[in-house]
Amino acid sequence: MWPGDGPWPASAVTAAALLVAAVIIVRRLFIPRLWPSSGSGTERRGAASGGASGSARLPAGSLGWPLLGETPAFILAAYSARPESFVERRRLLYGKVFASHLWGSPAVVSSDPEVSRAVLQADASAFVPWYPRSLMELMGRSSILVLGGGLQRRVHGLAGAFFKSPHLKARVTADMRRRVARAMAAWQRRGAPVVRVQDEAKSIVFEILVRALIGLDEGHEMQYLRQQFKEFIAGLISLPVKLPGTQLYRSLKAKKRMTTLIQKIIQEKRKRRIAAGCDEDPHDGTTHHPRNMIDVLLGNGSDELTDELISDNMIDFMIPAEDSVPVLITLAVKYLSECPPALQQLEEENMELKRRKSGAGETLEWTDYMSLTFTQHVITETLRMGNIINGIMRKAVRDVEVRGHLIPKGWRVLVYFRAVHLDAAVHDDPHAFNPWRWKDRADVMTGGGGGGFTPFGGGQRLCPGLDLARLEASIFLHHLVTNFRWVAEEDAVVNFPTVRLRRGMPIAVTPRT
Ligand code: HEM
Repeated sequence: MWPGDGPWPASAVTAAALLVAAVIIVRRLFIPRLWPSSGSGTERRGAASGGASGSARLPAGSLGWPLLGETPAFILAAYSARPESFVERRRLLYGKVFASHLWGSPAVVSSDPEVSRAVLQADASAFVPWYPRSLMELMGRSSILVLGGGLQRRVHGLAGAFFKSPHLKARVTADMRRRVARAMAAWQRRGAPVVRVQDEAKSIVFEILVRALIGLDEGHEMQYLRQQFKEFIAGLISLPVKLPGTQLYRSLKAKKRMTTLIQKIIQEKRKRRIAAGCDEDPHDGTTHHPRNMIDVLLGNGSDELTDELISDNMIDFMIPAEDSVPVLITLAVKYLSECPPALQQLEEENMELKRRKSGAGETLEWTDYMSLTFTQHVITETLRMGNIINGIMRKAVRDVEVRGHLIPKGWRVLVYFRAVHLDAAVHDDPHAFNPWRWKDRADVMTGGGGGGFTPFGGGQRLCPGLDLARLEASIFLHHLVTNFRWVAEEDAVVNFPTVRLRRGMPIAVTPRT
């Protein structure tokens, strides 16, 4: 019982009634609701220009509080163990596509596979990428993530062709095998250590990918770059204030230092090309293969690919090296630790490959790792459950109709992958780690899978590094399970502002005899 429990005095009842009335009035006045379009004011007949048909309707929803919109509710959910609860709650009220107000702008949120797919497929005449201000500021205007039109397509095409080339995959495989073996030999020397998978994966993957991007070898400059990169990445989701002492300020300074180093590398390469009279096409496949992404972009010979554009993009391409791929590896280890039958099948598959190859006196090639069917299912399932990229935001450049929904000019669209990947209507028992569900779904290996499975996005911006991400994860897992057994310590997934393991996924490893 509370103190004073019992019948409330009349004044208290009146005060409570007034308070409730005030809250209702404030909500009515200031929190606009956009109700389903059965003839309500949200219907915009004839208002859509340049593509939206007359019958397109604004989805139902709520714009939340003045100025703040629904951002606080979104962030609150994002910090919880179930970030998708923000969408799930509104999905029950308004349907799979609903209106909201996020990051300072009205927005349509999609958790509908078909609508999401259509938004991803749309080109820059309908939607352009949208990112929070701190991120835009740090990435710069010439980042592929914000570029549109022909230049985005060119950089995307060059990156995709390079990252998918068998030659690069062979080099990454050799580098990664050597680097993983060195790290694991150090674990063995330390007896039976506790290893933080996230830290180990980060330093390995960063070195391998940076070498593929800018041709830098291990050593002092690589360490310097990584230090600066850590400072840079910390500001990606931060307050958009550039004053000394703020994270954004420190991150911009770190970017400047990285840019100086990368531009020095670009200029040296340019000089060498001129000295060698090297105007030949590095993609001819017969004379030589470009050794890194800078060579690819320089070899393209386009004046549009300036030093500034190249260095900005090299820095952006490092984000998956420090973040997405290591987190994919770490999450896979976590999920496997919690699912012994999956771990056992993965071990058997990898041990079998190791025995076969060493019996024949052969080393493992990238094709061997990629043909490990069950290992690939584990990676696919990790991508579905882990939602390393929760979703993407676009801005409508005109009124756009998507499957009957109107997205007005200037509004954002949040294509929220996470809510689709964890929707029971799309994936059975979605919170269970079940790699076997992918048995007959070869399409997902190449970024297919429709709007129901989009960890790498889709359409013109489908991640060009998806093969590389899978390859690196497969190599790490192969060497881990064929050389060690482990006991995982308790750890939890944090989902905001980026996905990671709170303690870095500590595991106590013992070498296999
Ligand atoms: C687990 C690992 C990864 C995940 C989950 C991931 C996810 C994504 C997603 C969702 C997009 C689409 C963004 C959009 O539509 O706006 C994307 C784009 C991109 N990714 Fe990845 N990625 C991963 C690894 C990589 C790697 C290894 C690289 C290359 C080094 C890479 C390079 C890129 C680039 C350059 C783009 C921009 C493409 C464009 O806008 O044209 N990613 N990635």
